[in-house]
Order: sequence, then C-alpha cells, then structure tokens
Amino acid sequence: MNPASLKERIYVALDVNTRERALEVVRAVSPVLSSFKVGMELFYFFGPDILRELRAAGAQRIFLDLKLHDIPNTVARAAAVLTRSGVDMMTVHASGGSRMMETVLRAVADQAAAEGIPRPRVVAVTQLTSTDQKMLNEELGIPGSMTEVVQQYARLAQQSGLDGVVASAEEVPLIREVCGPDFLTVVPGIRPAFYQAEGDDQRRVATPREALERGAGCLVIGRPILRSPDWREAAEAVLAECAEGSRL
Ligand SMILES: O=c1ccn([C@@H]2O[C@H](COP(=O)(O)O)[C@@H](O)[C@H]2O)c(=O)[nH]1
Repeated sequence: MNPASLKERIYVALDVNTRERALEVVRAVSPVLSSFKVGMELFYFFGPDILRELRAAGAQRIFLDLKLHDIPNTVARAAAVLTRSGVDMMTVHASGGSRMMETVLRAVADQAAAEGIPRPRVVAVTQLTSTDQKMLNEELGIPGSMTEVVQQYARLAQQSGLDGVVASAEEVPLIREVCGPDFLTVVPGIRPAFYQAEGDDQRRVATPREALERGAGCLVIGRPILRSPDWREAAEAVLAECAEGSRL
C-alpha cells in the first residue's frame, strides 16, 4: 500500500449543517485527504447541488451515505436518481434483504450505463457501529454474537452482488474470511489516539492503525477531525497514524 492510496481510502465525514462549513472543511483538508462522505444532514437540506460544490472545492471522491432502507422498488428508484449525481459510493441497509439489494444494484448499473458514467460502488451497512452486543440481542432481538450477525449480513450482501459492507474494524478479518479479500470493507468508528471520545455514541471503535492492521479497505472519520481546532492538522495526524499501521 502506498501513501497516495491511503489518502484516497480515508473518507472524511462532512457531518456539518451549513454549506459554508462543509466547503471550508473540504478546502482545508483536501490537500491531505481527498475523499469525503456526505450524509443525511448535508444532503437532505442542500441536495445534489452541494455535491457539485464540494467537488469544485477539492473533494475528489464522494461517498453518499444515506443508508437506504425501504421496499425494493422504492430503494432502487432512489438509488437510480442518486447515481445521476456521479457519486463514488452509496449505502443501503443489508437488513433490507437480498431482493432489495439485488434490485438496487440493477437499478444503479442501468442508470450509470444510461448516463455513461462509472457505476458507483454500493455497500451495505451490516450493524451500525453505535450498536453493541447487548443492544443487538436485547433491543433489536437479533440472537447470536455481533461477529456472527455481521458475517451473515456480509455474506448476504456479497451474494446479492454488492461491492462491500460497512462494519467495525473488529469484524473485518471475519468478513474477509467468508467473503474474500476483494470484498470491500468500509470502517467507521475510527478513533485516533489524539481524540477524546468520552460521551460519544460509537460503541465498536478502533484506531486508524488497528483498522488497517485488520485489513480495512476504507476508513470513515468525522468528529475527530471536525472537532479539532485545526482540521488540516487533524487530518495529517490521522494519516500519520494510518501510515504507521500500513506496513509501508
Ligand atoms: O455503522 C456506521 C455507519 C455509518 N457511520 C457514519 O460514519 C460517520 C462516523 O462519524 P464519527 O464522527 O467519526 O463517529 C458518521 O457520518 C456516521 O453516520 C457510522 O458511524 N457507523
């Protein structure tokens, strides 16, 4: 792995509520990390226009993380319109089932072909990184260990033709065991050594170094950068921690 590819594989989550703030973050961080994640907060208010503005500000790859979850027809139609915005990657919930995931993938592929653009990667959320073992079993009523459940959802996503899954760093080796090394793992819940995470909602977390050592394909990191007084410096610190773990 070379440092250039690391720079591309770390997605900075733009969880902010104004377009000015989002653009400022991209301008500050993009010389260091060039991939960004847009979620509900930004997209629900500003729509596809914000994606164009982020690209103009320096975002080279955009991961649109809306975690679609509905009946197959509804999700597929939504995914098709989102494809038109030229994003690099998008998310659905694996709990929508194989029929939903297969229908989405077909819709995205057809739309991308019609637009003459590359097909965005579609990845499925297995279990949110804010969910712990107790919550999985007692609140959600899903039996079994977190790793078994995540493995099962990853297998289902792969059988449905998806490009990868979102999971915590801990589950990455087990996903690779059942799905192989080419199946993409996208890992949020990244907490670098410099970040004080007390009171945070994340439950299944890892440092950038741990995530890479476990074989994570892409990392997603938001608050440790956004809450820093100097976004660029924080991005550099994250990259430095990653480089330590990447066996360069
Ligand atoms: O299981 C998941 C799926 C998505 N996310 C998203 O990643 C970022 C993480 O932000 P932090 O501030 O670094 O916690 C956020 O946008 C989530 O929506 C996730 O955390 N877990």
